[in-house]
Amino acid sequence: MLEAKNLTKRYGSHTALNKLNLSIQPGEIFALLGQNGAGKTTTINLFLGFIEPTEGSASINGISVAENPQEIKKYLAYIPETVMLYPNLTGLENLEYFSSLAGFDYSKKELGGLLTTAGLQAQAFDQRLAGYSKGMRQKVGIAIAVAKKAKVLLLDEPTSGLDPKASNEFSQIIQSLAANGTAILMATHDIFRAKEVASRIGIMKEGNLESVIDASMISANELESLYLKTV
Ligand SMILES: Nc1ncnc2c1ncn2[C@@H]1O[C@H](COP(=O)(O)OP(=O)(O)OP(=O)(O)O)[C@@H](O)[C@H]1O
Repeated sequence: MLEAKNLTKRYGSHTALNKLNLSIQPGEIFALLGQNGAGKTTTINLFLGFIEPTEGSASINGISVAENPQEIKKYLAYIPETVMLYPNLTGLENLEYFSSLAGFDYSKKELGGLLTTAGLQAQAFDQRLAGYSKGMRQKVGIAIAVAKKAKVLLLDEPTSGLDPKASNEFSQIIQSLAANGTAILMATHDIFRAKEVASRIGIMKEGNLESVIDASMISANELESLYLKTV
């Protein structure tokens, strides 16, 4: 579903991402760990088509991102660290607007159902986004991903700044999306959350994917030790 082949990004003589080979299947959550500047966001931006690879390719569903940037948007949903939505529209109106952009025309009841699935409290549906917390905005972001029927979800530091309860709710929601067949790539600094939600975990250092671990084979403490040894 998501595939990187020798994916490389250089800025002048600086290599931000070096020959990444990675494949993420439907139903899988892959967490990318690594220090600041390790290349996590670069990887996500290459899958989004925000930047072009210097070498190699990123593809989604067998379609090259660089060659078909519009086509791949149909399959993708992206939740950045700070979800950008319209502050003067309500949660429901934002969801309505972004799902209509993706070609879906949901009734008010269906939109409410999507927000509920994403974990948003009903009393917030008709409040303006300007008054939402970070966790609430992310829930609208998730509802948009579900509304678009996205096959691939890209998350950049989704739990940073969330309180433990919101972070836990977030984990449960993305796990249920994966259980429904979404392929998920998540960049994070949260080792314990990565261990909890991911099927596989990659540790990056200076643009290289140094190791890939099956999350079920390692404890959170072992993962932390491995991380500290790697970076
Ligand atoms: N537009 C750019 N021009 C030059 N260098 C860049 C550019 N974008 C990223 N880089 C460099 O590429 C490297 C990888 O950056 P990237 O943002 O992918 O790291 P990251 O792992 O996401 O870090 P963080 O955890 O801080 O988000 C860094 O050294 C960064 O300075």
